[in-house]
Amino acid sequence: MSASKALGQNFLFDAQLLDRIAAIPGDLADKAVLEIGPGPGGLTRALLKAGARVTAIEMDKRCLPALAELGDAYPGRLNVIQGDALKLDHAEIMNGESFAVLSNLPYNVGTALFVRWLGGEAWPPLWTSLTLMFQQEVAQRIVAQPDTSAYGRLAVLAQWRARAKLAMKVHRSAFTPPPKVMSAIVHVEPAAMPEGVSARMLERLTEAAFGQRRKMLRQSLKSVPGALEALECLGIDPQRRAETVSVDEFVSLARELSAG
Ligand SMILES: C[S@@+](CC[C@H](N)C(=O)[O-])C[C@H]1O[C@@H](n2cnc3c(N)ncnc32)[C@H](O)[C@@H]1O
Repeated sequence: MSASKALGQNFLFDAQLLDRIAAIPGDLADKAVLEIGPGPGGLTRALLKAGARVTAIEMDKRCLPALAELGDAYPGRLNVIQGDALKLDHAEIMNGESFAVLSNLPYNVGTALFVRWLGGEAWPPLWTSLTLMFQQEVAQRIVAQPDTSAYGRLAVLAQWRARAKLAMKVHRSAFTPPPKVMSAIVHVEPAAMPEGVSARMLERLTEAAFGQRRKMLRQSLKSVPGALEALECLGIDPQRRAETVSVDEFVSLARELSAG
């Protein structure tokens, strides 16, 4: 099967590496796993070997025969859905059962799904962990700390009610064909949601603050009603820039504004 550039296809075939990736979420024996973008099924095979019950969503019809073969080798343990993961309701597909997510997706689809999985008011989510391959630069943005150029919306989103860590770096040469940049796997687990904070408000604040990240907060947060008063109330200097504001400070700001 030739790799399609349009679908962001870079495949992994190294069974040892795939076993290590499948081990990142911990023991998967009889656990429900949602895999997005299985391609011809390298990681899928490792997940099935680890004892998982896998539901896989793949857009490319050409992958279906290889996945069907894998399903025959592990009867009743692999459910393949052909479609666009961005358009499907994952909770419905998983019949309301909690599940671990593993995926190796093209950048745009991976980031869109990541933002979706971490957003919304309902918490804890139905997923128990996200184990996701990203280009290394995006992975670093997800685990970034304040006062660094990588710190931004993705870091706050990933860290305010979840724990995010860099689980593994993957060299570009591990893929067929090799992508231009290095990759890394991020592992995220849900944590307790801070009380009295609306997720929508936190998202709105980070969007405004990092939308103009070079500007001082008193300028970038102007568009959020009450934000300048909340800064004053919390003793956060309005002359600071977004990248100096810690995740806890964003949470306090969102709490102050959620109450109003
Ligand atoms: C980078 S490849 C990885 C394939 C395989 N997991 C591996 O590691 O070898 C990404 C896969 O995601 C699929 N894909 C891309 N966009 C998708 C979408 N929106 N929904 C479902 N699958 C998608 C591609 O067809 C491709 O098989």
